[in-house]
Amino acid sequence: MASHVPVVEINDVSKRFIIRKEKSLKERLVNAGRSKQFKEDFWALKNVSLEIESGSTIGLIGPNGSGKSTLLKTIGGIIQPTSGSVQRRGRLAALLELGAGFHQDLTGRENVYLNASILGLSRRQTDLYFDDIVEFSGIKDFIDTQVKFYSSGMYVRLAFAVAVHVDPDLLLVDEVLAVGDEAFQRKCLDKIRSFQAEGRTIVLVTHSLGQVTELCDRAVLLSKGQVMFDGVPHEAVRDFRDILEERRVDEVTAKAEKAHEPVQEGRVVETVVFARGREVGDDIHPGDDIIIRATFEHPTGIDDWIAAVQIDSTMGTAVYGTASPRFENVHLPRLTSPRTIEFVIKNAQFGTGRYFINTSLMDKEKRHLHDAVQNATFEVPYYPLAVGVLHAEPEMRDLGA
Ligand SMILES: Nc1ncnc2c1ncn2[C@@H]1O[C@H](COP(=O)(O)OP(=O)(O)OP(=O)(O)O)[C@@H](O)[C@H]1O
Repeated sequence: MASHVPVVEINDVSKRFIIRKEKSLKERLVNAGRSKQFKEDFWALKNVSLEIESGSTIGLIGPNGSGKSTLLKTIGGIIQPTSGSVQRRGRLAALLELGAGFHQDLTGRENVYLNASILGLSRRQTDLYFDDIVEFSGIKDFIDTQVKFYSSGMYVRLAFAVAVHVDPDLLLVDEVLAVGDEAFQRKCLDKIRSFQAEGRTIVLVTHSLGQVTELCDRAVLLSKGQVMFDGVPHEAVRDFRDILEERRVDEVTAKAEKAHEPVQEGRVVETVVFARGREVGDDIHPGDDIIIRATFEHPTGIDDWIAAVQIDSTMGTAVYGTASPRFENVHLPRLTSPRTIEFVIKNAQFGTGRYFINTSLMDKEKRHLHDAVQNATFEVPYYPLAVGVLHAEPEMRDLGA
């Protein structure tokens, strides 16, 4: 459990990178002396302040380019902040970029000794750990091979094995673990769990939101170099999904606007979704009847038209879909002026998360006349016993030894 001793104190840290805009060497030469015009400041971190308490496991999450790796490297002292300060206590082990800290021309064995000495271990101490490190890495047969011949998975195996055997107080892990195969990833996660039990402090950057809620006791959400949320992992994950969704909706809207053509062939006017007995915009709970109400129109009129809805998860995966021809008892008359129809999904069992509804108007040949992408959305609130798009009421029994 986390005690109240900060292992890392990050005070108002900002990091600026200078981005060069020249594209070729020729352009650089031509622009020599006027280089200022072709440089741009880019703030990868903006006024980040965090205290990391001893014994905590923190997940850094955020969209691509939001500054996660930069923050981790700043904590690790690999890069210096442009302003602000970072203070760290205790022994650090860091798994940042792939191959960082490894010498290409040295063998795995030599690199283990080199790495361990950089991390503060004497040769004798490393001798003691060496067999365990090699055993953990699972690459015994290649330990006397130069690491330049290693695959990325082999690199990570050895680097992680060293990092976890040098008795660190603080372990920093960037996304590199994803490079290892599944069995090795599991082994790493087990190791991280035993580190937690031993009261060590871990900061990890990950795109696996499941890992964050399962493993971390705190999550920090970054967006455009700023801390957007700092607290309970599942809340950070929810806010992160919102950011991703906003971006996705913006992209979809921008694309739709770009390709905008006057609607000749009818359209989806609007879609609303709500649970029976509740308002549009209220959370939807497992067991609710979900009502999707969609309005369509056609300027010149169309017979035998088809209305279809599809529910997507935030990952863009279709979770459920249905269309009017499946309902033989309902005959849709010729569509001209706006007409609203309703689909009811009884006793719906969606898992925690946000969902989007795409509504389509099709002709009888199933040609899409208009797809209203992400036309409505709903949220199923957090529920702690499971993850995934399916809700179920789990039970667990101990069947004994
Ligand atoms: N050395 C550098 N020079 C210039 N820009 C950099 C440098 N390192 C990082 N950046 C920029 O800083 C921003 C943040 O990068 P960072 O790698 O920290 O993001 P991230 O959140 O870890 O992203 P990802 O999820 O894609 O790994 C990016 O826009 C990146 O291009």
